[in-house]
Amino acid sequence: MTNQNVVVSDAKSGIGVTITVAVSNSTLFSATVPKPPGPTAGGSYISISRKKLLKKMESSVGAPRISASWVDSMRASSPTRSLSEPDHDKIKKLLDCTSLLHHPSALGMFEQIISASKGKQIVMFLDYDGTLSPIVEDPDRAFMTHEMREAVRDVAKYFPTAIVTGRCRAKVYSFVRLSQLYYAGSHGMDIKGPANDSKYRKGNQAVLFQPAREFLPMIDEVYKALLEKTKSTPGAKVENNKFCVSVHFRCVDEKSWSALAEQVRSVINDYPKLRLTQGRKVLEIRPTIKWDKGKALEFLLESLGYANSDEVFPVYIGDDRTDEDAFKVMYFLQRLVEWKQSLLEGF
Ligand SMILES: O=P(O)(O)OC[C@H]1O[C@H](O[C@H]2O[C@H](CO)[C@@H](O)[C@H](O)[C@H]2O)[C@H](O)[C@@H](O)[C@@H]1O
Repeated sequence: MTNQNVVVSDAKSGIGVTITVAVSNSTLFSATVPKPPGPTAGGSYISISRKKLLKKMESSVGAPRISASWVDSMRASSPTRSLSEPDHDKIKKLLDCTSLLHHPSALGMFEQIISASKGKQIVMFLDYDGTLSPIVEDPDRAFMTHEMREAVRDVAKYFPTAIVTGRCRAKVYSFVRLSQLYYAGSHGMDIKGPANDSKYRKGNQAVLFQPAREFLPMIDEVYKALLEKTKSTPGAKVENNKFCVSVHFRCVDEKSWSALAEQVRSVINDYPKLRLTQGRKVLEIRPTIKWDKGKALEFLLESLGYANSDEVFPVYIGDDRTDEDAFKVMYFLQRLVEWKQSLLEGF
């Protein structure tokens, strides 16, 4: 994990603790705050109408674009580990200037976190790549250590725990291999709960939600087109994540990055219902529906009966840009609970 940040409000603030572990170049909380989650009828998955959820994510169709500075930002998104001494100094100076340093490390605030969570149900959300597993060159070999698996197993003994990842759900399950967890694959577009989660949820139907099902044939088509288009670029790798596709730049010579991005763009141009997002040396192609890791977090909290609740203490640990969608929702929930409490205190 890199550059842990924690934003902790005081213990009175109910839901209001957002623990984030973010990359140093992240733009936490700077974008627009999402709309409040809609009112819910109850605590379990079956009480959430699929129609209502689908309505919430009306598609925002638009041509996918790669910004002019994307190469720089991709380079910065996952700096190489073997830096020279002067490079280290430069990076340290840069970090010293960023506001992120003013957010204390979550690891140094354990007592405050414990105290803020008192009386609340902790729910754990964990990103996979770069958080539970080290970043490696071959995405098929991003294994988590035995120690990490045991740590996650222990956490899940006490709290509902979800893996929230850009990966295909089946793939991440093959890495994690813990059946008691919730898994939100494909950036939350493929959510499945454990077969027996009656400890935390009412109802006996397991959570299963796939809001982008209609995109499956399109994603498959694009995956094949990308494989064909990029095969001439040494080191390029295309990964089918079921409801989204990743094009990996990590093993491609930087001089060829623009050309590779152009190849991706030329394929995606024919699909206005798909959009591009960027991760650590990866471009991700996904449906334009308004669904992301943040929505997955909201969905899971709602499934567990904690929609808009101040009895829950969600903890999200992630390291990539796409995790910021979840950080924004956490931040918003925090503000919502503070607002509710200020109203109550006013009476
Ligand atoms: O949401 P995440 O679990 O963080 O998934 C995001 C992407 O992770 C994987 O790629 C990243 O990790 C690879 C293995 O360490 C690394 O080679 C790559 O450069 C990273 O971007 C995964 O392979 C992608 O499909 C995910 O989109």
